[in-house]
Amino acid sequence: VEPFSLGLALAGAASALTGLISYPRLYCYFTECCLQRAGARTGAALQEDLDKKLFGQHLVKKVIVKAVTGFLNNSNPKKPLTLSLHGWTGTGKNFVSKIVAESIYEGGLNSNYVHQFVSTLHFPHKHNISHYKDQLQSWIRGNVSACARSIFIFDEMDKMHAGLIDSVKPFLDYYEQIDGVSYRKAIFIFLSNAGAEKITEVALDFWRNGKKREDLQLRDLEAVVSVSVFNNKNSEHVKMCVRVELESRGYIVDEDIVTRVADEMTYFPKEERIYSDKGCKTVYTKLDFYYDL
Ligand SMILES: Nc1ncnc2c1ncn2[C@@H]1O[C@H](COP(=O)(O)OP(=O)(O)OP(=O)(O)O)[C@@H](O)[C@H]1O
Repeated sequence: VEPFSLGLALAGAASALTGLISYPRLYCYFTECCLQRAGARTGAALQEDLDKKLFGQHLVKKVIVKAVTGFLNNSNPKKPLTLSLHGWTGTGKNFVSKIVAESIYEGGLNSNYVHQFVSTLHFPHKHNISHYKDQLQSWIRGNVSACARSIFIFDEMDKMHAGLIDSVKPFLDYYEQIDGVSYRKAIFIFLSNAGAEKITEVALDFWRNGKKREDLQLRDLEAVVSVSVFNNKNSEHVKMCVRVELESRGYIVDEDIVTRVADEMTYFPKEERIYSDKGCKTVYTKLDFYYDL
């Protein structure tokens, strides 16, 4: 090999190497990386995939696409994204979580950043609960430390021991960090058969009344999965939080959306419906539903 062409080849190799180091995206083309930023395609791909593959679940489609896209596009989320899918067996809960995982990580459920737990498989023995708690917490901590945008899927939540559920709860809250780790960019998906009969009852009633399944609204089902049974139309403080959050996101305050978000919150006491039971907490995630951030 002539020295000149060797020099060129070396220079080429060197620049390719620097390119590789200075362009993480190129590096991530060859090997799987923790998601740093949502690609513009993520939301569109998710929508496309759900439209193509998921049938009879118009509400799920809408909520999931809005929630996931809004969350991924928010560079400073105040809490992790928590999705809870309820329903009868075989209605697509696992299927949807797989599609969500694939929209974020190409490897989907096989990705190093996607973790799936099945209660009866991974946490079968009641007497081992404290051991499971430690294991689960350190698994979550370790993986979120390694990749903030980790996804955790919990199947068979209705069969999970209450104590174990409690051990996951701190990770879902609004803490800026816990022991130096921030969980705010993580995604938790919970799957459960609880409420399935009630959901089916509502759908059946709809059908018996000659209404189209597609006309079922989220609010028709909220009561049965007890999301927002007790609405308070005069929730002025909650509305103030919504307005502030809209302004901080650079939107013109739309009073219609402010009212809708406030209406979706739950209030106590049951009769008087005076206080929002989560204060302003869930306002931020609810807003994602109304905006393509
Ligand atoms: N709504 C749907 N649209 C299209 N395919 C579906 C739907 N629901 C289920 N399927 C198909 O059936 C398979 C089994 O469904 P899936 O495992 O998602 O059900 P599940 O709701 O998680 O049930 P389980 O509560 O028993 O875990 C899916 O892999 C998918 O191929």
